[in-house]
Amino acid sequence: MLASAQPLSTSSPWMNFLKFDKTTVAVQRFRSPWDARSCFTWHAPASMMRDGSEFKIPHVMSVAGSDSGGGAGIQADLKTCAARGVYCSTVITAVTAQNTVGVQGVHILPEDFVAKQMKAVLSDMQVDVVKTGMIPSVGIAKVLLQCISEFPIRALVVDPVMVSTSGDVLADSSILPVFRNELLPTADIVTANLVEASALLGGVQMETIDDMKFAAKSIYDMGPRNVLVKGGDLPASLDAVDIFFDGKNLYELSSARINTRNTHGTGCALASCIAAELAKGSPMLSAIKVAKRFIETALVYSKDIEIGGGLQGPFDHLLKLKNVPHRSLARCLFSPEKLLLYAVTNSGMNEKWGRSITDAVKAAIEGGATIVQLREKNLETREFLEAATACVAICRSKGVPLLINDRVDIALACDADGVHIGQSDMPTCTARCLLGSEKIIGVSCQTPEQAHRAWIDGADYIGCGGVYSTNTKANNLIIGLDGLKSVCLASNLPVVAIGGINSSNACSVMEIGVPNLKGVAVVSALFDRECISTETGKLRALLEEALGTQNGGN
Ligand SMILES: Nc1ncnc2c1ncn2[C@@H]1O[C@H](COP(=O)(O)OP(=O)(O)O)[C@@H](O)[C@H]1O
Ligand SMILES: Cc1ncc(COP(=O)(O)O)c(N)n1
Ligand SMILES: [Mg+2]
Repeated sequence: MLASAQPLSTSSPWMNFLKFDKTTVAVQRFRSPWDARSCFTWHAPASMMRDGSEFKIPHVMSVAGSDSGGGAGIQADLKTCAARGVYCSTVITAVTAQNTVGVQGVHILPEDFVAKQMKAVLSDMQVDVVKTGMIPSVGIAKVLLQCISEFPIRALVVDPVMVSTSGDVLADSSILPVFRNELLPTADIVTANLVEASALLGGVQMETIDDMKFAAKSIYDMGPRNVLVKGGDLPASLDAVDIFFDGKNLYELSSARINTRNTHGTGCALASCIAAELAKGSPMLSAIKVAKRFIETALVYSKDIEIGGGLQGPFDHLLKLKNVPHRSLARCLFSPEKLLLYAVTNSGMNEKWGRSITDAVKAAIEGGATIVQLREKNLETREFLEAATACVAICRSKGVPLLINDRVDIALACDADGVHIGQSDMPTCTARCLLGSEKIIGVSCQTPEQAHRAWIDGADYIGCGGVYSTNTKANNLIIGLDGLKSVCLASNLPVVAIGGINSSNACSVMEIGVPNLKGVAVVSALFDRECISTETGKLRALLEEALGTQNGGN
């Protein structure tokens, strides 16, 4: 257990050491403070460590403009850091008169007063990470550079704000040379949106993911240690894709694009969340992933809030602090209709066809699976968790819920959307206690009594079968279409039918005529086939047709 971690010498902030039960175990010199941070695994967030008798709280200093509308700039940074449990001090570079319609005025603060604010904070407080937003003049950029060369910080996050979402200029092109030549080479990460990336690169075209990848590499060549090119405004992109380049690897970080007008300030919040996570000691890639997830969750939560009458509304950064129950991502992703084509993986079949679980899941989603369950009976826990974590990322980027069979621990560890449990697994109410109200729980039921119990115990849906005989479950009771119907009628919960279902019998199952039968769960008919996506596509088309007939007939 890590006992304490503190700088060896204040005059040499880049040199860190770790004490392990009062014994120094590592001393190392680094090129920059960020090297020092990323080399060690911090077992406790800085907020939980005691320095002498006082708690040290991770600290981000935001150097940015004020947004009177409260959605972007300094206000966004303060709220984001508060939401992430990090202290935020503020150095205001400009005051804007701004609302959801646009920017009505910009008042740039005098350089010497910006310097005064910066020195006041840096000389007195232990700042971990500096995050910059609106730097409206070359003079202010120089003041910033001077201050961070005088006072040690652990990382510098540069959000090269130039134009607001409303199209108003916040820093004109005269700032570009100092960004390119001085600020970027000092940055641990620069987070540029499409317009900013294009401006930094002298006006290159930014329309595709490939353009973003090229830009990330080109901006990296200007000297920052990491680059994130944000694709919030990528035309015609179904997902919100950001490109991360760390000098070695390019990562395509994708999340569902939330359909909302409330995206004002996403860039500021993303950068300050990255800064907050770095201040806690997180490695760069994890910090970015957490930040992206934070934005996604906040946008989902705030998607329908109405603040102001303009085109770009702010979102609610502080959702975590609200008492009102909010819908989790899992709850947003799941609806009874998602049970339509329920793909259940099987490692035996993947082995037979020489595929990884992730490839199988990708193919099923590509073909039109509406929900995925990982049913991996042969994998060791570690292996299962790794596969599940990768599948969560794939499914989330496509808006498809992912459930884990049996293993509540795996579901919790990989933050899956929920679990599917059988009658001999953990009791439903225990799983609910462990998972909380925001995750999805499905229960296998063969009788009306079990179906009724599942509802009382707080399940979200029922998996009912075996409808037909199957090789994928040994000694499974066959309940037939009549058994399926009686389970459906005994419960208010949505039901998905399972057991030996394939393209030739799926329509007969859907035609039993009970409204809460929402779909079919399929194993072999998808995964024991040469082309998973083709088979999934065919079955999806059949199910859509069966639904159409039912709805038409009503
Ligand atoms: N509608 C959306 N749904 C989900 N994520 C979004 C959406 N719009 C923007 N984002 C994310 O918000 C972050 C900020 O991106 P972007 O809007 O491109 O930057 P900026 O706010 O600086 O213009 C990125 O991670 C982007 O993927
Ligand atoms: C003071 C200030 N700083 C930054 C932004 C950029 O935010 P967005 O790109 O969401 O408009 C802004 N509008 N105002
Ligand atoms: Mg934005």
